[in-house]
Amino acid sequence: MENETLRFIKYILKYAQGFLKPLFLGLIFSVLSSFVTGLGTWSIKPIFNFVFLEKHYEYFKYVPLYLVLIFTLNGLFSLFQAYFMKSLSTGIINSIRLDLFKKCLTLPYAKLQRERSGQTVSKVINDTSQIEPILGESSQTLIKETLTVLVLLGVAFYQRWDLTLLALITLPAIVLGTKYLGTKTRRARRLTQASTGELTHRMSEILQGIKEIKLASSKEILIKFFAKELEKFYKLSLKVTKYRESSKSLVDLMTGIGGAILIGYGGVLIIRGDLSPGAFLSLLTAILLIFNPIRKIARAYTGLKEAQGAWIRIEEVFNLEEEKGGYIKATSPQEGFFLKGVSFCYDDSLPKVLDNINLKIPARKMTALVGPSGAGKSTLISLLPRFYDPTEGEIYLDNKPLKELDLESLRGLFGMVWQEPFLFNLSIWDNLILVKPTASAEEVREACRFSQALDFIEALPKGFGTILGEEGLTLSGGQKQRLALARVFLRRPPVIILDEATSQIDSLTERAIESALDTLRKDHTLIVIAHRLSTIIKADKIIVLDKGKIVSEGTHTELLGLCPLYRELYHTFVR
Ligand SMILES: Nc1ncnc2c1ncn2[C@@H]1O[C@H](COP(=O)(O)OP(=O)(O)OP(=O)(O)O)[C@@H](O)[C@H]1O
Repeated sequence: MENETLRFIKYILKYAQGFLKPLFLGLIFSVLSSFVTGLGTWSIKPIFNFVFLEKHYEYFKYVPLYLVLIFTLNGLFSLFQAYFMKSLSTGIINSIRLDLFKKCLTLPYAKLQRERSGQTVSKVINDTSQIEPILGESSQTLIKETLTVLVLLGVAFYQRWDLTLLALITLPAIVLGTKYLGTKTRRARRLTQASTGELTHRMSEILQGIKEIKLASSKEILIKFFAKELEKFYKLSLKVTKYRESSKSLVDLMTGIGGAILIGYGGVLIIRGDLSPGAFLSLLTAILLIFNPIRKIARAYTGLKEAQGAWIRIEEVFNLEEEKGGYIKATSPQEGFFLKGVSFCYDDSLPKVLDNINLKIPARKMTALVGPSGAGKSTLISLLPRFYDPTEGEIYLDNKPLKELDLESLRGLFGMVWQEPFLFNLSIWDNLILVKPTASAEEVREACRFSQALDFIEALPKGFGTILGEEGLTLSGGQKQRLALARVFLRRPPVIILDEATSQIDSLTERAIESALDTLRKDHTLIVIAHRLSTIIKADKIIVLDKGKIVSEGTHTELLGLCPLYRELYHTFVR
């Protein structure tokens, strides 16, 4: 268990190395501030003796000035100390946040999908905040007060070691009790943080589905769900407070007992004449003074444990396995993609979504995937850029297994457009050049012309500078799809995958886009999923999928004669 604490401290120290300047300055100003406070207190006596007792009244005018100077210096040093310490703690927290964010981007897509998004957000934002107090106040307390305790202990032992030991008889109870309560606090803090994550998740989920909620009569059920989660959070927060405060009360109780034992026994010794009242008083003062820093240390320890509770959740993310690629740089397909005996299921507990698929997707040709809803079309294409890996079998690009290819270069080969494309809360321009930061204005306009997006963009008052999602601007589904297509046209990656990419675009515009796509067919590998079969009849190869298996493949004319399912799909959708 203590290893965990050490590991946590080691991690924090590692981050602190990036902030040596504020750490150093913070410590210097903290020493200066203590020094000035000490100097101020100490110097009053000699100054007053010098001015009043020794009657150097001509110096009297400097006394108020001296006091103002001391207070000003103290104020300034405290300000600088607080500023640099805060800069240290916030800097460390931000570095942890950035590392967590980077880590999230390297996690496998499947893992990110399974993780509740609110929990991930909460780990990056809330859990890191929980560590902040330990970086400032608690660590300073632990260092400073431990020193104070040691000095006072020295004084007390020097006076009467036997009585000191007697007074400290309650110390083991304090140490053990604080440790026990610290562990409890850490556990409760961890659960409280998980509950905060759950609340974040629920809230964002509810806001995403707000239309359904407003229409449904189930509003009450959701309110109950949220209230239940809040109740859980409330109870856990109280638990943390209970343990934290219990640790304080324990120290107070033990101080009282220790003091009582000392007074009781010391009193007997005085009555017996074995101890002088002066020595007893000085010992009692030292012992009572020791308990104050001990109380502070106990509090700081509980703070450390709380921070550790939050850290455990952060560490869970850092410990997650990153997605791994191979070392061979992927290049444009020459032959195509080959799926050999590929099966896939999203989870061991779920049935297979793809079952023993053997397939060639030829390079620089148009391949279409058709099949009823849930047949596995989208799943199949998401295996190509390795969003998921097959559960069985292997996929090759030309003659190389995908797993041996460097991930970034492999993914760089693809441009994908989905039915519900994702656009960032940025300007239209920034959304487009995200895929090609070096693109010229003319290239961007040309890509938009290709995807039939230029007219509607230019009709907006701020044109390409329009920020999406702001000033009430929400694009229609079709407009989003056209922007997503423009992104693909802008970059022109060797492999273009369109998954119901034109489903929300009217037939006339869709036809214009299709003719733009036709110009890419010669030197790009096109993979298209569409329900409207009119869009895919020109494909060089059509693959019919049903319940995760390939039912048939061929050209449109071949399949019309060969495949009853294709015929059925064609007649349902084309007319
Ligand atoms: N992330 C996921 N986790 C678990 N199951 C999933 C996931 N995504 C899809 N599925 C399941 O996999 C099966 C195939 O889904 P997929 O989206 O590949 O089909 P599709 O042919 O593209 O369907 P559609 O035409 O409706 O888009 C479905 O039964 C679906 O419920």
